[in-house]
Amino acid sequence: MPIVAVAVDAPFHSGIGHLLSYHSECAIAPGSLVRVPLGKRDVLGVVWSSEADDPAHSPERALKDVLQVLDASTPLSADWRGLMEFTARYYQRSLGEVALMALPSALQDHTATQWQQRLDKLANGPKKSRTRKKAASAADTNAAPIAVDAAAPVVSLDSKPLGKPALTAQQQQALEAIGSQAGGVHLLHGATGSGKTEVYLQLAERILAADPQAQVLFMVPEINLAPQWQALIQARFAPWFGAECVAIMHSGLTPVQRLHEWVAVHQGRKRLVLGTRLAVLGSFAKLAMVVIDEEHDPSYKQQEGARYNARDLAVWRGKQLGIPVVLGSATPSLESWYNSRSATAQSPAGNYQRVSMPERIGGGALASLRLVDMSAYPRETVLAPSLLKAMQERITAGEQCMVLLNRRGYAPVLGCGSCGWKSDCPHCSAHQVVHKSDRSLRCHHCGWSTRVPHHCPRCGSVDLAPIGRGTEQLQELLQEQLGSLVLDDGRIPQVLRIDADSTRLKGALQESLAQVHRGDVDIVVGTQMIAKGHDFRRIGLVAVVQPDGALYSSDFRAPERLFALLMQASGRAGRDAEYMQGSASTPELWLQTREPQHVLYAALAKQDYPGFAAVQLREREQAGMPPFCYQALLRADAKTQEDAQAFLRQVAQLARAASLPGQDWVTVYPPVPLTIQRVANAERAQVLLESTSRKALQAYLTALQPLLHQARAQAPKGLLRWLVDVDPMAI
Ligand SMILES: Nc1ncnc2c1ncn2[C@@H]1O[C@H](COP(=O)(O)OP(=O)(O)OP(=O)(O)O)[C@@H](O)[C@H]1O
Ligand SMILES: [Zn+2]
Repeated sequence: MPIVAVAVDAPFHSGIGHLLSYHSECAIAPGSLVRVPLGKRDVLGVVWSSEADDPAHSPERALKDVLQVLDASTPLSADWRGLMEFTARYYQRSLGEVALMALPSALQDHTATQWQQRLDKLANGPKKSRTRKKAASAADTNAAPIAVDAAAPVVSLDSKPLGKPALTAQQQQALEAIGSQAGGVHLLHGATGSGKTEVYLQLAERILAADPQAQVLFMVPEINLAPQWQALIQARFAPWFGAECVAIMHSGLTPVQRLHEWVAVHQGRKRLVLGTRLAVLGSFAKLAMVVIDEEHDPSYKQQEGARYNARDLAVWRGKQLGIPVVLGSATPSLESWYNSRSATAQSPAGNYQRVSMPERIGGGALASLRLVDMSAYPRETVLAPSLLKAMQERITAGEQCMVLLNRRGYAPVLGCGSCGWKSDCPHCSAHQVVHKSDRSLRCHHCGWSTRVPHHCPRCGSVDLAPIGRGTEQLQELLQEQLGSLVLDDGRIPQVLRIDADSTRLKGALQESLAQVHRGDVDIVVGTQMIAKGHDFRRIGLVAVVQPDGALYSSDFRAPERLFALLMQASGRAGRDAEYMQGSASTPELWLQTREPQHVLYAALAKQDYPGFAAVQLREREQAGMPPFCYQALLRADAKTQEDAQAFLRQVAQLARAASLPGQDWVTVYPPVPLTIQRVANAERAQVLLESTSRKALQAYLTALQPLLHQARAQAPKGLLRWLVDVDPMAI
């Protein structure tokens, strides 16, 4: 009987790449889905390889049998399996964990028969929607689902029915620069509002027209950007592929929806895919291009479990497949910027092609910067009078304003004026945040929530007051200060808040965004959630209330993040050149700061990303920071800080004794507590590992795995968990 090696999701303690062996009556194709026994359960697995049993071994091997093969679908491709192997290896996780994480969870509940039934049902499709699709478009050349296995007929897709604007000269140049190449990684560095989306869409059009099976993946950093994108892609490609042509892949779907979308992409029935980071792990019948919008966004990095970076995986996958990968941003990550550098006398060019679009559509101006020096005002001033006045003028003229504060809730902390008590979270080294809407104190790290007390819990005084401000308070204040105006059309100004709290309910965010687009709202208050990607048409002024915090952060990426956020935020202003001309105003970004002379703000005033990036890269090079070195974090959580650090020291000691491969090239720093040291009663500590050689760091980390398990076995009782974070986003 053949032996098959199967990836299953189980906590293996023997490290990476561990597969389980089973007997099978006949050979099973690699990539097949199977059900196998695991302990007392039977679980879904993916066959990795199949080999004839070596009779010499069989007596000792009491292998269990594969229970079922879910052969109603084509096996997962070698490309997909290669991606899983790379992801597991690179991010130091088990192959089974990564593979099963990439598959829709609802798949795990299917027997072979149920799987067959589901696929049959999906192939026949709901009758209603098919007739609707036909009626929707006579030019729907691909109305019938494409069977992956049967060679699809070569259809010529006429680009005439696709309603699209004439490209600007720089869009045309970008399209040619990227589209003329068969593969490669391209960094589309385009100003906010320069029309990057249109370039992506027309690139996709070419790819889809050239190959009747080709699929294009669009990735966005956050779910909240998906609806806008879905509408755009659908509107563009419905004449070719029908109204429901876009597969959606993000965590906002129900398990069954996710399964159906996954199948449609796996089978090649949907040619367009839109998703957040997890979409990069999808199984594609024929992936032909990947677009990653806002490529610099930290949300592309998964922050738990397998901590993969979806942008980096997309680049890897694109290289393997020889297909184009397009990274787009107005403020690229310094990594991508560096990778797209041109050659100098000292160093060769980077591997990415850089394509620039500096001009806005319609020739509109980028926002000019207004710095308000807050040191001229008392500390508790929330909004400078000059800013309030400017906003008042804008909204009276019919424009909209956006005010950003990266802190939700009413105030970051509640304090007692008598004894100095503060609303500390009992479980974290952080304050509980004051939320006025439901009169609660809430910890944003562990979720611990209590009622706002009437008396100080320590001294009994009633002298309790919120300290500092959050978006709730800002909204209240703006409503107070501007709500008494009467606008030209007789309305009173509407102040809407958009943040994680206001959008908790399903559909709430879409409704809020629609209100802004419709013009029902005059001032939008929010967190960074609304600062990026949205194509608001009537915003003339964007204000950032408290940007300075990031200037003092210990994280070396803080300036890069702040600059990107502020550029993105300023990019929401003045996107409709014609509208701005009509209202005879120019877009502005207002910053309230106590550091008006700061170099970061000077670069921002010039909208000079390249200048800012050059300075940052020089500093990073001198300090030996990424992208001039590679990093990984080894983190331990324990009941006490001592236990966490003791474990990390123990690992380092074992590593020294074992003399691991690559160690001469890897610097291992001493353990330190995390900035937020305790979360949900876990004390957290970390060790930074650094190397100028990615290969050496990888070899070292791989060899470290068994030592981690060894150290865990000897670890103090207080140790809760450890994890490895490769290419961490925050140190
Ligand atoms: N060739 C064109 N002719 C007319 N309008 C266009 C053209 N290309 C794009 N637009 C419009 O210009 C606006 C800005 O484009 P888009 O949203 O793609 O900008 P962007 O480069 O992605 O900006 P951001 O980085 O801020 O997201 C959109 O409303 C889009 O419909
Ligand atoms: Zn807490």
